[in-house]
Amino acid sequence: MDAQVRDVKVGPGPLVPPVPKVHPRPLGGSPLDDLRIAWEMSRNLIGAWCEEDFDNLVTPYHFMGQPGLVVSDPAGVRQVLASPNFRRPLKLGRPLKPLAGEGLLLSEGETWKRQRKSLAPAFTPAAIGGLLPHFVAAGASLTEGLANQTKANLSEAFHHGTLDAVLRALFSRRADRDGAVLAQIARRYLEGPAHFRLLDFIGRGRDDLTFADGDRRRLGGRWLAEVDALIAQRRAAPAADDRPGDLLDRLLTARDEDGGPLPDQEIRDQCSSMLAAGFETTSRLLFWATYLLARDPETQDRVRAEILAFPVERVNGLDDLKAWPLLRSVLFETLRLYPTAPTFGRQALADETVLGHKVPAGAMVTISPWLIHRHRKLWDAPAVFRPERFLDQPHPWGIEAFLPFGGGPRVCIGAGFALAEAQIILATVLARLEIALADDRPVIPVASITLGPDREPDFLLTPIVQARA
Ligand code: HEM
Repeated sequence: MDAQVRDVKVGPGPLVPPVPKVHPRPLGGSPLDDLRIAWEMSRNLIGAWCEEDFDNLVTPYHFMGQPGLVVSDPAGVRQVLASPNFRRPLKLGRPLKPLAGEGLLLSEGETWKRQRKSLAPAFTPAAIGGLLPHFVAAGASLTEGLANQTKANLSEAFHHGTLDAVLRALFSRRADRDGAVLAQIARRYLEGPAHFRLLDFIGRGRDDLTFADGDRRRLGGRWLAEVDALIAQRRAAPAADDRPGDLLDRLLTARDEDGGPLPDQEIRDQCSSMLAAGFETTSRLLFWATYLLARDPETQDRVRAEILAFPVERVNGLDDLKAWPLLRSVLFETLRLYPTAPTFGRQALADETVLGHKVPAGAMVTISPWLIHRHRKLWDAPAVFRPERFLDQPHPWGIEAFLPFGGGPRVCIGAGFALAEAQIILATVLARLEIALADDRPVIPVASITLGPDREPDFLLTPIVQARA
């Protein structure tokens, strides 16, 4: 893939990680150009941006006969995300619908409102604190698996590790044992059918041109049947009291507005939504953070010193994670440079005006954290990896141009879950292993639903004791 490799760090000086080629000019507006854009986006969702997109705060466009607006201005973004006159476009849900069903990720209107309210207690800081033992166990198991290797594909390892973490947190299952079938289906789905295809861009609605979606329906059906079976088992034989609680426990005891239990189908769809939304995203975050730290060994050493001063074994609750401010800043800076949800959108339900531009009912608004986080008017040295920019920011959500987890009422419900999981897993790995890249070839981000690497590089692993001897 064509790349712009600007000054990748090999010695002192700023680290500027490589990015996909940026078009010098906008890609036209004819039907043929639209097809080219759709084709480029199906290969790499962030591959159709042009230079001026990184300077413009708002850009009107026409795509496939529909008007739209790219909004990067933080006030405009806030307006759109907060307004009830915009909804998440149904067609963006096409790849995930067969897996996520009618759960929170894809639900709308009053159903969404009710679901969000009944799920909120499962994602409070206290509830996430209760899930930490699952993250610690997943981190330990991942690190154990790496400990005897000198070279590893960490992208694959983090995929497995985060799937393990989310299966433990959801169902108290392990990805390689009692949850192996679930893990296998999830992996197959998220590596293939979950990715955008050309027809997803050409079709206007969620159910247009879905004749080629047989693989999505088949695997999604198998997944939902597995989760149904798991819920039935848990109902038949409730779990022992001495294990840490999981999200399934919380959903089984959750109550709707009338005080009744949630129907089984809803519990199943919520579990599936959490898995669809929460596994690959966190795995990508861990991959890119490790890639950056391998490119910047000095920062890696400083993060490790912080972790060795307060080892993972001392973590008893969420507040303990405050002992690792640099690690946290590295994760935020990673989410800035590599937002794992690189683009999302909204569709106008009624005529609206955004930043002085008319947005007719039905038109799309594109919001791209990839653009906003690298915007030349919104950030100082936007292309440079500089985790310190987040060190003095106890609440980076206050930074208007930083929205890795979205914003407004549909902001990611799993942000706290993902950050706690990523901190614990990365701390566990870095405490045991020094990490370097096996080669100097650039790794270019490629976006579909999440932002992954164009190739999975090998990393060299050196046990810490050996590195210090
Ligand atoms: C690094 C990790 C993650 C990132 C970057 C991320 C990003 C996002 C973003 C940007 C949205 C909003 C999309 C929009 O407004 O259209 C979102 C929504 C959502 N996320 Fe996450 N997410 C992550 C991890 C998780 C985890 C671990 C879970 C669950 C355990 C989760 C569950 C959800 C759900 C259910 C929604 C839909 C919320 C709603 O519509 O009310 N996410 N996520």
